[in-house]
Amino acid sequence: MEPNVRVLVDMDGVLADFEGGLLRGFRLRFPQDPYVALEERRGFSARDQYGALRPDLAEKVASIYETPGFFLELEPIPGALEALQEMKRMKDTEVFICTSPLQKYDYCASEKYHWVDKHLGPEFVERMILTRDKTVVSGDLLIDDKDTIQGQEENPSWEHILFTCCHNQHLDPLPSKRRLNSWSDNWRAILDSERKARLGQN
Ligand SMILES: Cc1cn([C@H]2C[C@H](OP(=O)(O)O)[C@@H](CO)O2)c(=O)[nH]c1=O
Ligand SMILES: [Mg+2]
Repeated sequence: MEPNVRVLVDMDGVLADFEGGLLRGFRLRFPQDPYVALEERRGFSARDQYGALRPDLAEKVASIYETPGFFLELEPIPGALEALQEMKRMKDTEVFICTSPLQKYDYCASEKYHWVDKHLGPEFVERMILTRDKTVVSGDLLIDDKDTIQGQEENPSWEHILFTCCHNQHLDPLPSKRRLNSWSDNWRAILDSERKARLGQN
C-alpha cells in the first residue's frame, strides 16, 4: 500500500474566497438590487438563492462569476496559503488542488491556473487537477465546501471533509462526515488520523 496520505484540496470556498468576491462584485455592479448577505446564504448555488429572491437576479449574479478577472481576483481564504505550504512540506503527504471549472470555462479555467501560480507558486500549478467530476480522482481525503459531491464513481476513494463556508454552515451533515471549520481548525489532526488508519491497514 502507498505510504503517503494524498490530500485533494478544493479551490473555491476553501483556498479562494468565491462567496466574498461574488457578493462584492454583485453589489458594485448592481447597487440598486437586493442581495443575499453571507450570513443569509443557504445552499451551494448562489444563482438558485438569488433567483428565489427575484427571478432576474439569477442571471445577474451568474454574470459576476462569468466576468473576466473574477476568479483571478479572488482573495485567499485566511490561513489557506500557509496551510498548503505546510502540507506540502509534511512527510508522507501528497497535496493536490482539485477544482472544477465552470461550464462556461473560458476565463475560469485559465484564471484558476494563474491564481495558483500567483499565490502558491509553480510547484502547485504542477499539482492542479481540473475536473467536473471529482469522484473519479483518487485520493485519501478531499477537503471541499460543497455539501454533496457526486459523479460517475459511486464509491470514491477519498473521504470528503466538509470545509465550512457561509452556504453550508447551517447544514447538519451526516454524523459520519467530518468538518473542517476553517484553516485554524485542526487539519493536521485529520491528516494524522488518516496516516494512522493507513498504517493500521499495513
Ligand atoms: C456556480 C458556482 C460555482 N462555484 C465554484 C465551485 C467550483 O470551484 P471549486 O471546485 O474549486 O470549488 C467552480 C465551478 O463550479 O466555481 C461555487 O462555489 N458556487 C457557485 O454557485
Ligand atoms: Mg468549492
